[in-house]
Amino acid sequence: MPSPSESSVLDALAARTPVVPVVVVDELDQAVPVARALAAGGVPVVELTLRTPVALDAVRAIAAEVPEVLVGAGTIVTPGQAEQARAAGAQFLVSPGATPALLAAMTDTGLPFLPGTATVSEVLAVLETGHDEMKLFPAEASGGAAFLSSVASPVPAARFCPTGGVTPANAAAYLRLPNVACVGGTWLTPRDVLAAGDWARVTELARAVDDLRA
Ligand SMILES: O=C(O)C(=O)C[C@H](O)[C@H](O)COP(=O)(O)O
Repeated sequence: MPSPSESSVLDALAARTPVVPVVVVDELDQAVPVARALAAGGVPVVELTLRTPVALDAVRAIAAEVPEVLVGAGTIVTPGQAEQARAAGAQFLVSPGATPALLAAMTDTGLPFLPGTATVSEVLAVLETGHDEMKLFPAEASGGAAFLSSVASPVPAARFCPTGGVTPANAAAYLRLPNVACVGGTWLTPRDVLAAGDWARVTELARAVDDLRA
């Protein structure tokens, strides 16, 4: 599997899936099965959110045991988490925001990353750092596909993975935009489905992503 750090992380993600699964793992023993279940459904990507105490160990487990899956760490909200995620084996980083300290810490890891933006000035501030790939967060609440469509004309250099309120119902509208490579969402891995260990359901939800493939 080519390393996403060699080129564009958005292209690396989009080559694998139109929908990046944003995964919250409450129990460490969910990590490897959920990654395998997504891969079995044709979605060999996990954005593991650093929202639970087991999250870094979950990244470590997936990186070690499910090499066919591209595993990233999401919810990077403090600079220190960037290096922790790299050390755990994350192959890309995602943040809901883009403060100067977060941008510096994510850059220092040497990993590809998607900083979060929600306004034109934030998009421009990220571009000023020489970085043209980002997340739009919270996508629906900050203007959704209409916002990104409006941004595409004056700021065509910025490319996005919109996340936050993206659903099977609105994903296609984002994916049609020239400045959207892929979208992110939690719907492939509902928390109750993971708690129940219903890995077949995760695979089924992942397979349904085929309807969104270009
Ligand atoms: O954890 C992060 O890093 C975030 O930025 C938040 C997530 O992207 C959203 O929570 C997505 O959640 P849904 O709206 O359910 O798809």
